[in-house]
Amino acid sequence: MANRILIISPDADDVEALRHALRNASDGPFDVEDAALLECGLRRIEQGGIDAILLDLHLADSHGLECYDQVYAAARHTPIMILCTLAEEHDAHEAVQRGAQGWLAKGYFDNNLVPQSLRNVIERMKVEQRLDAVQARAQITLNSIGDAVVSVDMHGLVDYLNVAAEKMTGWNRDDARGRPVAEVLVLADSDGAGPVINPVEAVLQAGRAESLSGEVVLVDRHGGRRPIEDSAAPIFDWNGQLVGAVMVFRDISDNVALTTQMKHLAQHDFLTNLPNRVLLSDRITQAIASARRNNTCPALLFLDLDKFKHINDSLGHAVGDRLLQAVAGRLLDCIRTSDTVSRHGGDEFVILLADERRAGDAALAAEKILLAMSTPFLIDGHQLHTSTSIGISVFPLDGLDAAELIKSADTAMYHAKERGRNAYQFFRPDMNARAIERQLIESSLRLALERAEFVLHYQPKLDLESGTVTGAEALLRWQHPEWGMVLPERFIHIAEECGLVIPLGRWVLREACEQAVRWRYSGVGQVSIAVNVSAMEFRHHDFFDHALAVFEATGVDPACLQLELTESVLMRDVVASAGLLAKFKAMGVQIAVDDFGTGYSSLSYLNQFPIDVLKIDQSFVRAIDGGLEGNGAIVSAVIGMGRSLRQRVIAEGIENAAQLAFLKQHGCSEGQGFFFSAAVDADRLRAML
Ligand SMILES: Nc1nc2c(ncn2[C@@H]2O[C@@H]3COP(=O)(O)O[C@H]4[C@@H](O)[C@H](n5cnc6c(=O)[nH]c(N)nc65)O[C@@H]4COP(=O)(O)O[C@H]3[C@H]2O)c(=O)[nH]1
Repeated sequence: MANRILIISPDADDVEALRHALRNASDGPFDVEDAALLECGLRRIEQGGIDAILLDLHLADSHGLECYDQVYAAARHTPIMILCTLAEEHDAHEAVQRGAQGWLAKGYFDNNLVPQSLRNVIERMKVEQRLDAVQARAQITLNSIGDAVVSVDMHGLVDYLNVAAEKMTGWNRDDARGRPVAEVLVLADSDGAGPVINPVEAVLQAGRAESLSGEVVLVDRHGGRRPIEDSAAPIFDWNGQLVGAVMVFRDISDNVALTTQMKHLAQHDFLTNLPNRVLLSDRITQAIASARRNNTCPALLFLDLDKFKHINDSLGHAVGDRLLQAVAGRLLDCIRTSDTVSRHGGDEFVILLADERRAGDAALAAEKILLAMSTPFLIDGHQLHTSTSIGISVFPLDGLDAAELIKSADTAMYHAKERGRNAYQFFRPDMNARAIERQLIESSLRLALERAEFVLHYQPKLDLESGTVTGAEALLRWQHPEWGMVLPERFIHIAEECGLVIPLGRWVLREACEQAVRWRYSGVGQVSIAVNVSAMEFRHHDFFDHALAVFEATGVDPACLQLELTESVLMRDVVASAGLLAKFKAMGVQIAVDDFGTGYSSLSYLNQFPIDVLKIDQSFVRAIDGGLEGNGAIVSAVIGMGRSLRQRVIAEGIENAAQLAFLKQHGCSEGQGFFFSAAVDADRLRAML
């Protein structure tokens, strides 16, 4: 489409000459319009569609530059060529200063030159307009992105900042322009160690893209600091020459905060906010490294709250949780800042005393903690009493790494608990040996049942007056192929802990019943056999039914069977115990209370059970010749107590004649003990019978 030219000039000759030149342009005609009056010209401009204006500067009757300004205001984006006489040349220069694209001398219109220069200015204007649009778009884009952009010239002087960069640096564009980049972009190490190399400067030096290494913070004009992530790239001109660099960076405070928070969560316990196992392990490893350098002996305190489960079960988890938080607070009060209190899980805490000089220091810390825990906790209106058992391990004696030290402290803690809770206990190597033996026994016990390695021995019970055998207590023996005869004190508690006591107890009952039947048929008559029953067996849901089945299967007379139960087993659930015992009693089975006197049962409770025999614990019998004044009185009182309940009283563990005499004197009718016989195998007992 032909370019449309508006000529504003009252001079008809000039107009005609121009029209002629433009219509006959060698590379194609222009569309030409003209206006003699300025007003007409301005109106035509307003209508639009004009590609260039040829303006007569003098316009015959007006001030040329004023006319120019009006045309320029109306046609800001249309190129204007000034028509002027040589006398008006000065004004034409002025108009060019104000935005006109050039001027033509009146009367010298060259048929080729005029159309050529008009086409050039139109083209140039279009290119500039396109460039302006591109620039405007880039500017808007740069200012609306969240990333900050700073560019510098090849001397490292700032020449541009977008809005985000202004905000982050605290510099506005005009103030920053021309300043060295290091003055506007002040970068420092995140740990405050000092300045870091500005990547823009690095890019200018290297001529290739760079980015910050490590965690870097930007220090703004007012001293505010924020972590940033950046990249910088060189700017080349069309010639491939380096002319500057641009750096794009973003505030990563949120990311850093999130990362820090996630790291914290991964290393801390949610409930108490104490370090967790992961962080504790790390700290122990650090403490060990420093101990090797400084000759210290870091210690670990493994704590377990006594009876926490009871509080949790009875008052609810919310109270339990608050108690744990309060405990954590108290523990923190007991230690130095260089130490670490961690929650190991549940009601277990582990404390690392990092800088101990002597093992004794750990004992002092443990005592301090026991004391701190002795004050009751007030939680939700409940006054909660809790104590703690503490196991202590010390580097390097009890372990060379975190895992070993924790394990040793844990083992020691169990021993502290066994010793009666609310106590501390240093680890000893033999504790490990015990743990190993415990495991060995547990696995061997399972095999022993399958391989029938158990046997029953029988300790006779005698009438103390006549010396006749009144019955026997069946005592379990384990004939281990390598260890020889193993006594129950070495394995029975382990069997109880791992549940093996149930099949073991069933075997004992059946074997005892079969033995009673064998003796009966061997001619020694009815022998009363006492069988020990552990707590777990007694509580087992089919204990009674199983016993019944054994009685039927073996054909034993239940009346020759005696079940020995300790006071504590009976007292755990008085109603259930009484019910079960009544069922056995109804079948003729006898009931004996073992270790009588060592529990805390009240006589009124014991009265509720259908008890036939009270077995006075060995410790009382032993106390008879202990030499302490009053011991005899205690024994006679226990015998008296038994008699007042109108039961047969049997003394256990009689080892000498003095004990026998004392017991007889105080009305104890029966007894057993090494003085008469230890437990023997079935054949030897038969001989005694
Ligand atoms: N110092 C001394 N000790 C004497 C004397 N007379 C007897 N003893 C020992 O004292 C223990 C008495 O058994 P217990 O109090 O029922 O205590 C028993 C009982 O609680 C448990 N036990 C034994 N056999 C069985 C069983 O078949 N089942 C269950 N559940 N427990 C059993 O193991 C415990 C220990 O059994 P044993 O090692 O056989 O030890 C037996 C016996 O050998 C004496 O004059 N002096």
